[in-house]
Amino acid sequence: MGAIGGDQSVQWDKVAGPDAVNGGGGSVGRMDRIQVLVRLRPLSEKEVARGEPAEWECINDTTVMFRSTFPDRPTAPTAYTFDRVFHSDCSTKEVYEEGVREVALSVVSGINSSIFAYGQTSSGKTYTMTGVTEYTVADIYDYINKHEERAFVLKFSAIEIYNEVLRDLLSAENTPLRLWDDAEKGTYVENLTEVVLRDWNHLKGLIAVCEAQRRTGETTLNEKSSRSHQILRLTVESSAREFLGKDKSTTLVASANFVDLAGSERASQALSAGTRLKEGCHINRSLLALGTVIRKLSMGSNAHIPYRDSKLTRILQPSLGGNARTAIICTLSPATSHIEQSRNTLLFGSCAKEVVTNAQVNVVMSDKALVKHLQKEVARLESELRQPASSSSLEALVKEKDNQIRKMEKEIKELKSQRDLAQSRLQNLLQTVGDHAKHSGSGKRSARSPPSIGIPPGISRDDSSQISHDDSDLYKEVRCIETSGTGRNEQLDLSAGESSSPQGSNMNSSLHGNGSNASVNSRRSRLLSESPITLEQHLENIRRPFVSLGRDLGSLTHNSSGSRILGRSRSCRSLMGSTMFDGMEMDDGTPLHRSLVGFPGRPEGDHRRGSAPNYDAESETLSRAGTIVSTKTNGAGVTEFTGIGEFVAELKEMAQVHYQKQLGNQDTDGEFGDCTIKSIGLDPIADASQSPSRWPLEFEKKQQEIIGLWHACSISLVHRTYFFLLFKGDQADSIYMEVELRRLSFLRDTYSRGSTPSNAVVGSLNSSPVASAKKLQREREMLARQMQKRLTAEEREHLYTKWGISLDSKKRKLQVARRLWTNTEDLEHVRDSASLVAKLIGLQEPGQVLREMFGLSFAPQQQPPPRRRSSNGWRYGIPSFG
Ligand SMILES: Nc1ncnc2c1ncn2[C@@H]1O[C@H](COP(=O)(O)OP(=O)(O)OP(=O)(O)O)[C@@H](O)[C@H]1O
Repeated sequence: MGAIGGDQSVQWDKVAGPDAVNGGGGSVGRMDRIQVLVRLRPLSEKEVARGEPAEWECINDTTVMFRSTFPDRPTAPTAYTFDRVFHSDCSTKEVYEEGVREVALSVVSGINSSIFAYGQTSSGKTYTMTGVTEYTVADIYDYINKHEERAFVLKFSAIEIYNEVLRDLLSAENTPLRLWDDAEKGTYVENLTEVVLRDWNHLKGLIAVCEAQRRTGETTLNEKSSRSHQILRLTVESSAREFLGKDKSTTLVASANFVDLAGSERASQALSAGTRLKEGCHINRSLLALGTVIRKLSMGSNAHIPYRDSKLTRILQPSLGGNARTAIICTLSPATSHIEQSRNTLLFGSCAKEVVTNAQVNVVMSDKALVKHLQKEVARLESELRQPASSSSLEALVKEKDNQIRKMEKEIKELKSQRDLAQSRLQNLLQTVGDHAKHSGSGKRSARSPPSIGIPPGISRDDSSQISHDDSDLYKEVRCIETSGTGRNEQLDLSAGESSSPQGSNMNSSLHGNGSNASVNSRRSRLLSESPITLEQHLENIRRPFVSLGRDLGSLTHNSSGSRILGRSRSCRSLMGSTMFDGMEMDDGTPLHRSLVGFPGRPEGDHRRGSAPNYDAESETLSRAGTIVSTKTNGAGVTEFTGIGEFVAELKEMAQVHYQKQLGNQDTDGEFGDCTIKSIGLDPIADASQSPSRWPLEFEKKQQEIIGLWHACSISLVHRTYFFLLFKGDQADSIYMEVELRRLSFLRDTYSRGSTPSNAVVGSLNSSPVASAKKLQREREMLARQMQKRLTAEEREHLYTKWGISLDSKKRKLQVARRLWTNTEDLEHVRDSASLVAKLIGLQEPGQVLREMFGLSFAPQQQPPPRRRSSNGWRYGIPSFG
């Protein structure tokens, strides 16, 4: 049997199943495009009677062209090219022989084949398929007769799909059949009659039965219109006679499907109603599903192919995109009245041309042959396993692994050196502060000694601006640690030896007294040289918009010199003086704040109302969080934003105090835990990291609570925005959230009690709910002004629409500003508010990077510090705050 050549592959399925569809079983199929042919029928008698001209013409063997014959309706000729086109004079035999035969006869070689007729109603599908089926069967029998060396078995089955119901055309019973999907067999029809054919006449008789059984009906367009899809299946099995019953016996099994689809039709054209209309709907629906499958297949993507959308496509799946060779005959009526439907048919055909199938020779082995084959296969695999992989591939693998190891080693080395550097810096700093503490002679902590902010004795907070800029990095670095670690009142003169000011002398004396000046200086210069400047640069970058904004607004309230340091200093004062300790008392009943501001070394009178030069008490209008100043300074009604750097500094300090408290609580000797923690009177902060799984919920709860409290306490919108944008759910932020929550709860309680903070705490803190509300109102007005400056007219218009402000109403900007941050329950509103405020103040949404840049990652529990305490009460492993 010459047709079975080298292309032969093995399928273990009795018939082509899903594996075959996918080219499974390791067999390689033949990629084949669907053959698409077009057949034009002659004009029917009715069409001629109506005087309809033929609008389509086959201009050669592969091209069909539309030429409008109406002179008053000239249309550009449209040509469609296919594998073969047949004009109206062509006989079905020609169509078969020149277009279909090769595909159809694949079945005798063990390859599934499918022949479809697709076209509108009355276009000649049944006419064509009847002939094609007969010619194919005749050729098959002819082939059988010529190949006596093989034993053939032919089986025939037939189904119709009528209104989405499957029916066996060879059964007298009218029971609907069911479709099943089987892992081995693929989709199959249950209980379908399959007749083993005796001879050609037997088959002719059965085809006649099918014809009689098939649902047809008269429509306006076709006196005998097929109202169902018909699939005739001829299965051909063949085996070489000489091996029959022997071990080597193999059988080729394949099916030829002859598919006569029901015709697409337009209800209006077919003038269908009632039963015909219902049939038409089902027909069109299943044809639509077929069209979709073809279209998707033609796109060649890996997209999902909706075979399961109709019974027709489920059954035809192997013929459409699987293990089969397929030919589609598109039948056309040339009449004018069918132009639209003809075009649709040609478009369908054009898509189908692109569809590729993967036909395989289906070989079924006898059990004995199968066992033998499997044994051979096992032996082959075993020998493959025994043979080591080729040395070259092993070498390449080892090399790649080596490279990976080397890369990782390098990374580890780098990380280690970074760690060592950080540790040594920290130790240097600790040592520096420790040395100073030892020699400053302040002795043990007093219960009244609050955490220091690190301003040298004898210098007012605002005078800290005199510290040279060169020292500012170091100053900050040391200050942060000192503030966080000691809780003591010792001060460190970092500008010692460089300042010629009286304050500088004071500082000198404080250090000269213990003789550690040189050591501090040397450490300082080393730190300065080692200190990465990136943070400062980043801070500067962030501050820039605020500075320019300040310029926009007129002038800043700061004095001209060292505004950055002054700002920070004020910020710290705001924090220490008001935020955390307002209303809290020391053991002896002294307001904690007073005790803080009155600590030794701080100039008398430099309490909340600073005595620093250029420091106007009236301008001390930093909000509690020190984020915004809405001032009357200079009488110019200037509004100033305090930079995010200061905001962050405050946060850090607050968190630091809490962290210190935690450490103190762990400390059994209570050396400074007593005063710092107990006097502040806060509970230890729960360790959120203990339950990481609960943190997201906890975060949302806390965030919601904070948002509510901000609203209740009339907190600055800029502060809210910073906070909201900086802390987005990182568990390491729990401490900041907790601190904010406590501050706000405290403030709310104070407000609700109607108590007024003592004079000492009036200043940056809003002294009453009324004052808070007024400040908030001023802030909203300022933001409204910013809308004019920061947003384009178009953006503003968009904004009004978004925020539901009527475009013809008055004071629209103010209306928007008044709505900001008001709907505390709605997180979307909150997000929008934060985003708008950020834009108005020139802050890009900070996100994680910025957060980390500022070192806002307070995770005290992640790496528990060793229990050892340094000489001045510092713990190694304390988190870095800057
Ligand atoms: N090529 C042709 N030459 C001559 N007559 C044809 C040709 N094609 C179709 N006809 C005639 O046109 C009429 C309609 O054909 P047919 O029933 O095959 O159409 P159909 O597409 O199957 O329609 P339906 O979808 O409604 O079943 C029939 O009378 C048929 O004999």
